[in-house]
Amino acid sequence: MSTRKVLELFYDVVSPYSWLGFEVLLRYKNIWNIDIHLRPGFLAGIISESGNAAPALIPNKGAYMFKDLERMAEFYQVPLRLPSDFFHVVIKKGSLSAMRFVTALQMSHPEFLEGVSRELWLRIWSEDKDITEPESILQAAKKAGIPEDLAKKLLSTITSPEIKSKLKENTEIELAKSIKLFGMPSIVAHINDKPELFFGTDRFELLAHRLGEKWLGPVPQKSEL
Ligand SMILES: N[C@@H](CCC(=O)N[C@@H](CS)C(=O)NCC(=O)O)C(=O)O
Repeated sequence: MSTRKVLELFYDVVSPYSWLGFEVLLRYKNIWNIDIHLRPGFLAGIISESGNAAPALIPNKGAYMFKDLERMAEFYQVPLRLPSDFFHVVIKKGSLSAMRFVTALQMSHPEFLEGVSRELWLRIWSEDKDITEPESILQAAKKAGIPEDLAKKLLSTITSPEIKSKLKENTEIELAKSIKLFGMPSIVAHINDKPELFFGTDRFELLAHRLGEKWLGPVPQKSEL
């Protein structure tokens, strides 16, 4: 029987901290004795369902977050840059269509999940590019190596009831009942058959301790980004 521990990473590409958490966790894929399950979700849904508020909408928290992200990006070696119009891009435009596309991939072609998520983060959180238009999503898919026909076919399904309910179920329905998510990134570590929630990218040291693994900092091996 495998002794590898399972970690689930709940994320949304609209969440910059999720990108930092995603890259760091993946750097540990072959260092820690873990299996990582990527769980795309919808941050705005979690925030509202849990009665939370978007941190950027609380002025002092928002100002702190912008500075914190700048420092964290440098420390974590992820090329994250704030979009030129944060509120328009992040709060108004959001990520619903992009996350529905990522969900469609999770359901039928999970092998592309990692690559397309990274490409969407690069667009919105590094290159100041759109992620809401079909053409933008197709560009990210292309960079992730998804054949054009497949990307177009999946894109045509993103407003289907199956995809919509899978994205909802991923984060808002099932989890709200047992694992009480309130933001992202959320890592659920299955330790001794029990799920434990770790919120944010600043809990890796604690996570390592609970897993019985060593925390070697955010860049345990040369970053390819
Ligand atoms: N301290 C955390 C902050 C993470 C964070 O602010 N995540 C946002 C989304 S990008 C969120 O969901 N916030 C909810 C909250 O702070 O309650 C970290 O370092 O990762």
